[in-house]
Amino acid sequence: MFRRDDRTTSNHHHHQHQDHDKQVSKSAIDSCEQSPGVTFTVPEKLQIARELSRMGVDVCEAGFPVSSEGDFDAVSRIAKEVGPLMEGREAIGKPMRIAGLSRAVQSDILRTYEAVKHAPLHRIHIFLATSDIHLTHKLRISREECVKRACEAVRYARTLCDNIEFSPEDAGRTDRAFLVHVLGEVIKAGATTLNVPDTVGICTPEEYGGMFRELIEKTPGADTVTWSAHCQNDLGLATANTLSAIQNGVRQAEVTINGIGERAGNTSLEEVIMAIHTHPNETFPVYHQINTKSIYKISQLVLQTSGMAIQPHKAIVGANAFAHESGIHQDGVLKHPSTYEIIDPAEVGVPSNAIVLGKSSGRNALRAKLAELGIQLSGDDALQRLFARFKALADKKTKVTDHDLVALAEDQLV
Ligand SMILES: CC(C)C(=O)C(=O)O
Repeated sequence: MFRRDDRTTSNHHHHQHQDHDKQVSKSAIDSCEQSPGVTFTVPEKLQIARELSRMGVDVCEAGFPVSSEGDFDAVSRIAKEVGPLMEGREAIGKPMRIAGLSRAVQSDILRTYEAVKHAPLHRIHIFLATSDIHLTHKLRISREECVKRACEAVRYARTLCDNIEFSPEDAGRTDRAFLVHVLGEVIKAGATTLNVPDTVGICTPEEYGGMFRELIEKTPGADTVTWSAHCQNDLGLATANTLSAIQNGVRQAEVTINGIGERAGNTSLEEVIMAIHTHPNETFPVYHQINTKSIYKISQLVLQTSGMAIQPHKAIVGANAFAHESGIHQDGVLKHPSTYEIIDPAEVGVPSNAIVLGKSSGRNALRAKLAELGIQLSGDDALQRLFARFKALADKKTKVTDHDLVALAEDQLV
């Protein structure tokens, strides 16, 4: 994602820009896999990474190489086979950056580097918890030790690679003055992206956006790094929080396809991208290079490979996201889609909007559906009779299917 006012500049001075001015869309396959019960095979991860690259994602966090041999293999192969790809990225002018997640431990960092180094653009993403809750109960270390470990890790990673992301885990519950201190120190140690996660999904949009405003204002060296948002959806606020962060200076959004992730999931790519897309420049002062028409295809790929169902009313990619059942809505959409649709389904690669027939559907929708099914009735009377029978059936069934309609119509024709 780019600042909107960078658009012309970045076209003309492409090579002079620091990465941190530009990227925003970072999609994480490892966060997707952190959904309980989800494990992708290596070929599945490669396929997803390839689609992410084609759709214009800036950075792909391909996995957590130290977590298993399989993940090391997957990240290495993605770095080698997808890292150099330029298909679909001609306008972007550079391949997708491949990142690997790492604890703040030298052996993890080295292993992560060994996996990502094959990609022309690569990154090591180091995380270490900073909240007192995590320091006291999980890591059992002092704040001083935390700063020391974070800086040593980043300094070491910089000897291997010049693109380092640092995440203070549980930042949403970290003492603000301490957070400013840690982040200032890791900038000095060489971090290039600072990702400030709401690990437990506790923040509200005002709090999360306000946190970035304060961090960017108070952290020494803030203007030399890219600020990044990473939200969990425990309160259903992940997308709202990410958008608020973007409005407060964030230029990298960490997202997953279909919003899958640990517990209630992460911010979903499709929601953030389409929120930016449907609002004027003043609302979100950034632009992105995602091909929105790829959204539905990749959503279906992640659905099939992860086995994680998408709730039917999920925004953008749910089965009902462009379906209309009530008569008033159907009538409106048939007259002009803009009456009830803020996005043209084709814009996100969804085949077409769907008229779903149920008990609140009207005559106009029935007529349209019959035409779609190629059923011709003899006139208005026939339509009226079929409509009455359709309503009687709809009172008994939640959804009247195409088969039901064909049966009703055939019955009436004989
Ligand atoms: C590794 C970090 C960014 C994370 O996943 C979290 O804190 O939620």
